[in-house]
This record gives sequence, C-alpha cells and structure tokens, in this order.
Amino acid sequence: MAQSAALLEARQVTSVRGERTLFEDLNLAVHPGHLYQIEGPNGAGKSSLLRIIAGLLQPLSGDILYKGELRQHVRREFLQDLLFIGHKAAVKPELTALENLEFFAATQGQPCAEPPFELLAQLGLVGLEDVPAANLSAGQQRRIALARLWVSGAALWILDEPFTSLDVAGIALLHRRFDAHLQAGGAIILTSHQPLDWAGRSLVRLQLEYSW
Ligand SMILES: Nc1ncnc2c1ncn2[C@@H]1O[C@H](COP(=O)(O)OP(=O)(O)OP(=O)(O)O)[C@@H](O)[C@H]1O
Repeated sequence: MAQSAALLEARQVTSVRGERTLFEDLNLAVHPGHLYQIEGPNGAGKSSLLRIIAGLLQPLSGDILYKGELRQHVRREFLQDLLFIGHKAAVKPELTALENLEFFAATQGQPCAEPPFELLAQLGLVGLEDVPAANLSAGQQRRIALARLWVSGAALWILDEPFTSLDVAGIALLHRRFDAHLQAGGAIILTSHQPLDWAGRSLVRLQLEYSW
C-alpha cells in the first residue's frame, strides 16, 4: 500500500548543546495518522528534538520540512497547524480552569468546539471550575493544560511527557483523544518514559541514545 506524503520531515538534523553532541544526522518522517514516541534516557535529547521540530531551538545543522517545504518558508501555516505542549503544566496559575480554557480558545481565534463546561466534566474537573489553577494538584493542572487537545484544530501535536502526573483514568482519556486525532488524519510526536499501551495502532518508536 502506498505510504501517504509526510506531513513533516527532519533531515540530517544534528544538535549540540554545551560540549555534547546529542544526535547527529537524525532523519524522521512524520505521516498523518501516526504517533511517534521519542524514547531514551534522561538527558538523551528528547525534549531538544521536540523543540527543534517545533522551531523553538536551532539545530547545529539539518532541515525541518513541513508539507515538503522548508519550515521557515511556510512558517505561518506551520504555526497554525502546530500544537506544542511542553513538559511544564503550561497553565495560567491565576486563572481558573474555565478561564484557562477560554483564554486558550481565544488565542486560537476560535470558540471551543464543545462547551467549556462539558469539556471540564470530561476532564474530571467539575466542582473545581472556580478554583485558581495555582491551587489545584499537579495532575489537575496537567488536565487543564491537556484540555488544549480538545480545543485546538491543529493537525500536528508535539507533546513533551504528556502523561506526567496523570492518574490511570487521565491516561486512558488521553489515549482516547489521541486515537480520535489520529483517525481524523492528525499526527502526534511525543516523549514518554512509560511504554505506551498502543497495540495494533500506528505507533512508531524512535530511540535516542545518551552519548558523550
Ligand atoms: N537550556 C539549555 N542550555 C544548555 N544545555 C541544555 C539546555 N537544556 C538542556 N540542555 C542539555 O541538553 C541535554 C539534553 O536535554 P533534553 O532536555 O533534551 O533531554 P531529555 O532526553 O528530554 O531528558 P529528560 O528525559 O531528562 O527529560 C542535557 O544534557 C541538558 O543538560
């Protein structure tokens, strides 16, 4: 069966941080409908790779292509199609869960696809909607940050350790959301130290070694 065209490609990417080469001449092709899990020990360069792909960190050499074009030539379209969630909670601590959702929807220039309150219910945050995020637990804050996955229309999700602090139900919820995104033709690149329970689905694993 013919492989669909790559949504994104990393070509011959080399990253050096401080004195250390994290990876050299790395190639990766990201296809719609697939989830890419970047694995490796602490310090191997997983977050650095995600940041390079997202355009937040410059590689020493190599190119990132989006839909076959150099990313810097299609920056606007790339940013519109990208949702990046870093490993920190990424919520506004002074805003409530509801306000965080509304804030994020506003930055997207579109209303929430589903009513924010229903989304909060799905995320198990009912009863906490008026509490400032700063007063919520790490897992609850993480759930607010991940609510973006229900609000954003981006095709490409780049997620650094999305399962951190989530309980079993939260992880299952995220898996269901990932499934729906992949089935709709989206793509996901993530890091996770936990093995993904992703049998039979379109998972591609990329192992980074820790090298000096
Ligand atoms: N801002 C920075 N300036 C200089 N070096 C950095 C910076 N951030 C990270 N590094 C270095 O880059 C290397 C790779 O870090 P990175 O965060 O990409 O690893 P990682 O594989 O995501 O690790 P972890 O599993 O611990 O999250 C580390 O040796 C780290 O010291």
